Amino acid sequence: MNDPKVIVPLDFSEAHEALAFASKVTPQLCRLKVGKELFTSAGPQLVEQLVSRGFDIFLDLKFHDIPNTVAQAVRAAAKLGVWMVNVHALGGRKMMVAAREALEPLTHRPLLIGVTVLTSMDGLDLAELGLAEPAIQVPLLAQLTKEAGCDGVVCSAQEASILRQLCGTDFKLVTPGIRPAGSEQGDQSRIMTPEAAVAAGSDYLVIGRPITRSADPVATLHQINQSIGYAG
Ligand SMILES: O=c1ccn([C@@H]2O[C@H](COP(=O)(O)O)[C@@H](O)[C@H]2O)c(=O)[nH]1
Repeated sequence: MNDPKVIVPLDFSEAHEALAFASKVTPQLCRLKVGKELFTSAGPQLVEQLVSRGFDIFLDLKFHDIPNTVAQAVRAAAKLGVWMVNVHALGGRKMMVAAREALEPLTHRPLLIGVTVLTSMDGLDLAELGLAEPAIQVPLLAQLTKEAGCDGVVCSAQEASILRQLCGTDFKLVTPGIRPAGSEQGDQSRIMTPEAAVAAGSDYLVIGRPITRSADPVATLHQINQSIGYAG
């Protein structure tokens, strides 16, 4: 069975750019992610278009609000047919439980994922917020996310092996901050290469700019798939 591990974020400002990228790849090669920039400019219609082309879509809107609002938001996301949706774990247990309960009655239930600590943040960023370093804060939030009945977390691959031990084999680990050797780090802090991320236990690798900004995005995607032993 084809089960691509790479999720490519469609971090574009216009729908036509996202559709152009989607036309060059297939659902066997990668999954796709729609985040705040594209969703704000192109809206739910674009998400439905991508779903209708057969792609697994991760709707990365990181909902963070009171329980009732987040519950209604994830339900609206599920109606678009997305494969994965996420909330901020810092929204707390009651918010995550409400989100999970809102999805339970649905026939099409997307994976519900909690964002632990953004991969752009390091220990100093967290200290400014009165939070512990990633090695402490991420497992704490992952444990809470699991207890709330969510399907997994967004974390950095640097935390993958400890979370795999703590949360078990079925708990999905979705890891942005992936940087193939030699690519630019940009605004990411907690990074890892695709090969090391898979070895550490990541289920899904979110890889954006190293693919979308490369001279030949499709060739780069093929190279990454090959490097992690996925034939596509
Ligand atoms: O902790 C997080 C959560 C989400 N993201 C998103 O992933 C991609 C990463 O893109 P790159 O170009 O590979 O840096 C982007 O859409 C972020 O919004 C994250 O990076 N970290």
